This record gives sequence, C-alpha cells and structure tokens, in this order.
Amino acid sequence: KAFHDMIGTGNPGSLRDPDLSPHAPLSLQRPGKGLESCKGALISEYFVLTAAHCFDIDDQAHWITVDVGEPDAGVLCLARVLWSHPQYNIGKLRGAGIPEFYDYDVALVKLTTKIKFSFNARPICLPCTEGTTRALRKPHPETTCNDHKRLLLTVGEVPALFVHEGKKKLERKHVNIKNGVKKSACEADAKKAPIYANVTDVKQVVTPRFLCTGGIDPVVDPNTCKGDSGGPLIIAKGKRYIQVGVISWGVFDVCKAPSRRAPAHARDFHLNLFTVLPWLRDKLAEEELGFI
Ligand SMILES: Cc1cc(Br)c(Nc2ncc[nH]2)c2c(Cl)c[nH]c12
Repeated sequence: KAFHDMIGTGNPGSLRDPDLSPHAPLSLQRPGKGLESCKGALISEYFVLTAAHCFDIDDQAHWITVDVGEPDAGVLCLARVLWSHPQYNIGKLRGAGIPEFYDYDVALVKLTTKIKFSFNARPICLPCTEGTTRALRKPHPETTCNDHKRLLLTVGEVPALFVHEGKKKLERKHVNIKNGVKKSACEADAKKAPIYANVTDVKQVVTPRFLCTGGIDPVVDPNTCKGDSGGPLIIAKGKRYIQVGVISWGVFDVCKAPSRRAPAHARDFHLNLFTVLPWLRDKLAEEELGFI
C-alpha cells in the first residue's frame, strides 16, 4: 500500500491528515523479549529519525519494524540500518551517580523499502535544508543555516507541537519551547525527575543539546509520555511542519498516572537538531535533502 494512499480528506487527528503523515511508530521485537515501542518521523524516502534510547547497543536493525501507514493498514517496513549518534552513551555518567544520561539522544533508521511520497504525502522538513528555506518563504541560496536557526528558534517562548498517539487517533499537543528568560527555570526542574533527585549541577544532565518544554509558565503545557520518545518536536510554518527536535526524556510520565494532573515542574527535554547537523549531513548525504 503506497504511502500516499493513506492521505484522504485531511480530517484532523487521523493519519489521513497530511500534516501528521510523517508520524512513524516504531516497534522493536527483541528475540524472546517484550515488544518495545517508540515514535519516529519520516524525513526522506528511506529514513526515519528517532531517539537513540529506543534501542540497546546490541539491537539488530532487522528487529525493528516501522509503521508508516494507517494503524490498520499496517504498512510495516523493515529496517536495514540503525545509526545512533556516536556521542550517545546512556551509561556515560553512571560513575557520577547518574543512572541514565540522554545527551545526543538521536538515531536514524534506514528502511529496506522506499516510501512513496506524493504532493500531499511528504516527509517532515529538517533544519538547514532547501525544503525548510521554501517553507520559511525565504530566497534560496541567500538564506543560510544560521538564518533558519534565528527564524525558528527565536529568543523567548517558541510555539511548537508534538504528536501523541491517543486511543484511536493522533493528537496535536501544543507546547512552548522555553528559549529565553524562562529557559533556566525549565532546565532546573530536571532535578525533579526521580532519577536526578541528587544531581548537584543540573548542567550535568541538561546539556546544551536540549530544548525544554512543559510547566505552567506562560501557559500550562501538555507533557510527553515515555511512549512518545523519538517523536518529532515540530514548528509549524504556514502549511509546513519543520522538525526542530526529537522527544528525548521527561520529568513526569503522564501516561503512567493519567488520572493525576501533571505537576508544575513537569518538563520535557528534546534533542535540538541544530546541535547535530554535521552528523545528519554526513548520514543523509545521499538522500538529496538539499542541506544548505
Ligand atoms: C519522552 C520520555 C522519555 C523518557 Br526515557 C522518560 N522517562 C525518563 N526520563 C528521564 C528518566 N526517565 C519520560 C518521562 Cl518520565 C516523561 N516523558 C518521557
């Protein structure tokens, strides 16, 4: 079932909505173990961008299936290659009493089959590519990668969204990236994560690679669930979706205690794609994404 078949009336909330079509659930079936799931985003005909923490060091690419179709259509694609960022190392700070370290939490999964995109079924745009220059309605080649950063990650509260897979349909969750005076308060709440309770300097776990959302200032932001890991943090520009982050980790798993309201210190941390561009350019060189 070619990818573009799913695109229909664009009724919001289902995969038929072209804007939500890059949403790609991943399943990982380790032999003899349970099924783990994460999210990802289609960024080219062959690649899905996701979080490195969705996988273990000895996971094989062929254990991964990616659902690029309707939930019932089950257009399952097998993975051929799995590349986690070389600087990702979840156990790096275990000696310092930090059990999980999410720095550089990003990975690329290459599919065995080419996904057919059409005019209204298209991959999500990546920063510093020609597609994003077009989405920003800026001139090519005058517009630079720094222009993208300045135009997308403005200083202050940046409206963004992530996609959550609800019971039956996909939901857009609108958040604000704290990228100005509220950034340090957002990052300070990382210490409210149970596993970071006795971290002395929050900068040890919230490295410069992260974007921070959540909390109640300026408004109450929805929070992520662990199962949202790997999904895209999106900035909408006109009709186009530009991925600026990968959902990485959080302070409070709202799906684990759905009845309880998330506390004010519930924050979420996303890998900032602008901080891993050299790796993206290198790995996606053959995908003709037009990196600028
Ligand atoms: C998206 C996401 C991933 C992970 Br891993 C979580 N778990 C966690 N983060 C830090 C330590 N453990 C959460 C939580 Cl909690 C909310 N959203 C999450």
